[in-house]
Amino acid sequence: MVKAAVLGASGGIGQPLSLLLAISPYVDELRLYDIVNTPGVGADLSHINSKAKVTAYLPEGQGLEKALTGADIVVIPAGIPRKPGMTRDDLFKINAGIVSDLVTGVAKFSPKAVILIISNPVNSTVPIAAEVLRKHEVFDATKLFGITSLDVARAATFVADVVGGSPTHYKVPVVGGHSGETIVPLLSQITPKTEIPSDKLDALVKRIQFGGDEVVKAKEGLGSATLSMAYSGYKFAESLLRAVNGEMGVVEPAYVHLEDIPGGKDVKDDVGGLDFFAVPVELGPNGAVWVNNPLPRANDYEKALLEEAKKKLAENIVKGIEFVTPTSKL
Ligand SMILES: NC(=O)C1=CN([C@@H]2O[C@H](COP(=O)(O)OP(=O)(O)OC[C@H]3O[C@@H](n4cnc5c(N)ncnc54)[C@H](O)[C@@H]3O)[C@@H](O)[C@H]2O)C=CC1
Ligand SMILES: O=C([O-])CC(=O)C(=O)O
Repeated sequence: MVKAAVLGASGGIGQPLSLLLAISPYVDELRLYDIVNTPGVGADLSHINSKAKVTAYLPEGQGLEKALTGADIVVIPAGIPRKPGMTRDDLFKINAGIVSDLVTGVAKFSPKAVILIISNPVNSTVPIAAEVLRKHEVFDATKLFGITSLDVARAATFVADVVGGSPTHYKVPVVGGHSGETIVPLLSQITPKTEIPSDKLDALVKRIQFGGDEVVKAKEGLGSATLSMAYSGYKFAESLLRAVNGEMGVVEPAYVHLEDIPGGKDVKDDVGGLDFFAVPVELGPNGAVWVNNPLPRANDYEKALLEEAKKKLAENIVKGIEFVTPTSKL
């Protein structure tokens, strides 16, 4: 019996993601939580003749507690999206508090749940979530994932745009974080082996790093990627639930706390001691079981990208942790 909760379920990502979870063969119960509109979204989804029982909650009447109690998987796309001209870090002011409040709810009402953080800036909201869970003494690194699968989806799509073929054909490891220069595609490790023409390399890397901006610009102030994100977030959730069902060797990218996941220590050493980093993660019945480390095979071009990413990530991580535990109180 898998119970999934979506926090921020009425939003641009929340609605299509909830639709995908509602029709998933892996989900038995789906709880929708938001500060607005969940009764309508819930009534609508509940008419689908899939097996998932859909319930909906608002903050009133202990809604968050009801949505979370007993949940196995909690997906969090709550928070404001970017407008043109903004960076993801500009969302910190508002989204840091939203994520911290919602994860406090998870710590209290579903401390064993696997948590998928979509809310930006992921580079900082995941450290915030970890710190909140730590404060409540329920932090388990194998159950906390920052969702970076859209970067991997974009990488495959944009590689296909350059070299031809179907985007479904390519797998590109993307490591680091989830904003601008912290997104590092390892194009030397595309499978099946694919050469990117050297005169196309810089532009392709930039497009993968700033793919989110294309959508923000095209939506002209009405938000950022929602449908591609809902799909990518669902793909991660589905992989996790396949692993929960006993499938072996399921690997998905995610931004995780390295230290406490087997294999993570090697990555941490290779990235100068950063606590959080996006890597391909093998999933098992209870969450992450192994961190793959593609870094030793990075070429010089990619090593230079990684140096840039590390500096920015270090700042983003400290900013998240400081939000929950100011240095003066450490
Ligand atoms: N990780 C990734 O790759 C991506 C992350 N994002 C991020 O996802 C977040 C959501 O984006 P959209 O769905 O487009 O935004 P949206 O504004 O359409 O939806 C956000 C929803 O969160 C709800 N919300 C706000 N405060 C809440 C609270 N305290 N509790 C519960 N719900 C709350 C809002 O009522 C709204 O329904 C943004 O921060 C965006 O930057 C977007 C795309 C990709
Ligand atoms: O660009 C944004 O702000 C939303 C996002 O994270 C993405 O599309 O990758």
